[in-house]
Amino acid sequence: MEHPVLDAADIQAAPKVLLHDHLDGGLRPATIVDLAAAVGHELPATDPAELATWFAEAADSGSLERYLETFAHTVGVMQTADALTRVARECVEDLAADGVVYAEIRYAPELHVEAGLGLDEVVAAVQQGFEEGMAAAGGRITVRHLLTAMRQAASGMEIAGLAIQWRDRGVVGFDIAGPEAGYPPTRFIDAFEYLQRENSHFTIHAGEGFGLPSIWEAVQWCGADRLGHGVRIVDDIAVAEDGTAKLGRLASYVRDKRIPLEMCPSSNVQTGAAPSIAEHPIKLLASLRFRVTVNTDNRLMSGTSLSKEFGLLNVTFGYGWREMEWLTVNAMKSAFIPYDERYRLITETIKPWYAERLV
Ligand SMILES: O=c1[nH]cnc2c1ncn2[C@H]1C[C@H](O)[C@@H](CO)O1
Ligand SMILES: [Zn+2]
Repeated sequence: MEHPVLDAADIQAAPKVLLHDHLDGGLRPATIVDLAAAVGHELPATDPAELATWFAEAADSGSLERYLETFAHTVGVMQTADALTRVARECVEDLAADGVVYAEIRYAPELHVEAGLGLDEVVAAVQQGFEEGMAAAGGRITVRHLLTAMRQAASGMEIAGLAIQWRDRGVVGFDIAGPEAGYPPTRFIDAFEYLQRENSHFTIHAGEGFGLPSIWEAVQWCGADRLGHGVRIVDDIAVAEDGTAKLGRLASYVRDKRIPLEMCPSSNVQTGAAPSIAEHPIKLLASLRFRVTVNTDNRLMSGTSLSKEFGLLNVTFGYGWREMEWLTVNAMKSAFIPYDERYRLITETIKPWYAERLV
């Protein structure tokens, strides 16, 4: 291996950037147990450790659709303002403890209105939790929201409108998630066009549970700023026996336009989007200098953290500090906050830390 195995504590201490993490996929198991008891939600296990195992095993299904079924037990306990605020605050605390310095956390407001909350109240409750968490972390982390619309529903325009209403109060973009096969991104074209007219930003889950047509629509019809996962872009790359790669036109476009790929290695193995970490397309795509970023997707379902994902890449591919810095700067460049804020985090927080390890 080119690089030594990095110490887990050092990886944790390194400044990291997280662009793809679902609020309803990152709850602490003990918090789910607490919240479920308060509202009478029935869980598959009531011991936090057993519940954590249940989530990891149930999500490890090889199918995106079955993976998504596990969210019934997180979304089910996130229906009040207090619950949303608590989950959001704990999310920030957990990320700060893991060395994340900037995060964009996504969730679908429309999934949190079952007990009578309005969409606006959902976002307000999450923002309250983010503010509390950031204050507790004493400025070590900045967290912003991405508002997600669910592909199988039809509230794209409403959620895009909500993202615009909240654009100066913590929300920096929009996303679509949920089952990919049968729900092409063009179903939401009105929402994407509206956001473009408003000079806003959006990412689209694409190339995870479905292949190139989904990525092509996301990029060429919808104008996605970033791609959630995007792993199937490898279907447009032919690798010869001598290792040389030939990119098709879509893969070339994605690389040449520096469209960021929000890659989530552990999640991709669980949903069957990648056969294993060792065979994950991130290795090829990074070596071809796509704008690759590393993410967690759902820390609870994958039993992971951003540090653990980097640890896997270190052990599996020999990625060291240089690769970790490149991936982190890639992510920071791809964030939806203003350029001056991104630049400051890169030059004042990220680069100085890695510079000390790269002498
Ligand atoms: O990886 C994913 N692909 C598609 N949809 C996803 C993924 N992870 C979570 N979701 C869904 C389930 C959540 O309830 C929703 C909003 O966060 O987004
Ligand atoms: Zn996701």
